[in-house]
Amino acid sequence: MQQRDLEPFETTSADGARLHGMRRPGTGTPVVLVHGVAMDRRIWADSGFLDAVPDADLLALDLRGRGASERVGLPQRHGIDRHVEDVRAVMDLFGHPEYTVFGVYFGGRTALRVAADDSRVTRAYSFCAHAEEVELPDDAVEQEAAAIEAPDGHRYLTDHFHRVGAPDWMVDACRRVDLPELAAVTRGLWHGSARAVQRRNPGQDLVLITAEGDPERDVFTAGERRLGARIWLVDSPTRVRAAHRLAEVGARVATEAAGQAAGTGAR
Ligand SMILES: CC(C)[C@@H]1NC(=O)[C@@H]2CCCN2C(=O)C/N=C(\N[C@H](C(=O)N[C@@H](Cc2ccccc2)C(=O)N[C@H](CC(=O)O)C2=N[C@H](C(=O)O)CS2)C(C)C)[C@H](C(C)C)NC1=O
Repeated sequence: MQQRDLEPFETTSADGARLHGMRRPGTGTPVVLVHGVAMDRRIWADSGFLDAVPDADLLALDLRGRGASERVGLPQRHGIDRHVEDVRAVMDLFGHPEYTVFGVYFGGRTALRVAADDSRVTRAYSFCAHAEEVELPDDAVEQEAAAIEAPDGHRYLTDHFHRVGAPDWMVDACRRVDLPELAAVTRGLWHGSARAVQRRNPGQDLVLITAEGDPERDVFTAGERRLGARIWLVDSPTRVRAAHRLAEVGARVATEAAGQAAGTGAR
């Protein structure tokens, strides 16, 4: 966030977790920004997304256990329903009738779940996470949590993201995350994150975004059919490398928000 016009906020999630965030005042429907698993709210400035959306009213929270928000410790307090409650607590705090929610990776899956649970969401964008059921590979998830808990847990993540060509802002974000909490978030995936996301509110505009080269592109188009979602493809060989395009995607979000304000909103 540009330092000049940031307004910190605090609120409490449904289970009592204290959440911190930043508002950058603007115009139009407020946009709640939801970061991914190994991240915090600083990614929005670091990725250039904020500069790409100069006019919107942006609400960027730190999800529980990340950034300045409360460490909750237990995997069952990191289930996707708790992430949904974190986002809804921010919407409650600002009291607007309508919101757009934009999430990246697991934050995108969370954004789709918030839309399903809350009709205040009129538009939801999921950057590089689809809405279909996933097979959680139990050994891989536990191995990943154990690798993260190890003394060099940050290296496990930063080595991986370097290897797969992630942008610096994503590698830097990993280094900021509290490792015991991140291991709990990883194990928290077992609590509800595997099931498909449903559309429960007919009027919502749902947008799924992935890489042209994503081998799982057909899973995203399944969401297009099943949910009546729109699909955006970014010019990138993989979902992780699509993170280099996050600012570009922000510019498209800004265009849609402007169009909506002018009454010619893309539907
Ligand atoms: C390889 C490794 C560094 C990476 N670990 C992460 O990165 C973060 C940090 C630690 C836990 N992490 C997860 O993600 C959980 N671990 C995984 N989950 C898969 C996955 O698909 N996850 C989705 C989100 C999601 C979740 C549940 C249900 C649906 C969607 C996802 O978005 N992953 C992308 C990578 C990609 O799209 O290829 C990223 N997520 C990062 C983030 O959210 O910060 C930024 S990149 C399967 C098994 C669900 C796999 C698996 C090997 C265990 N490990 C990873 O993926």
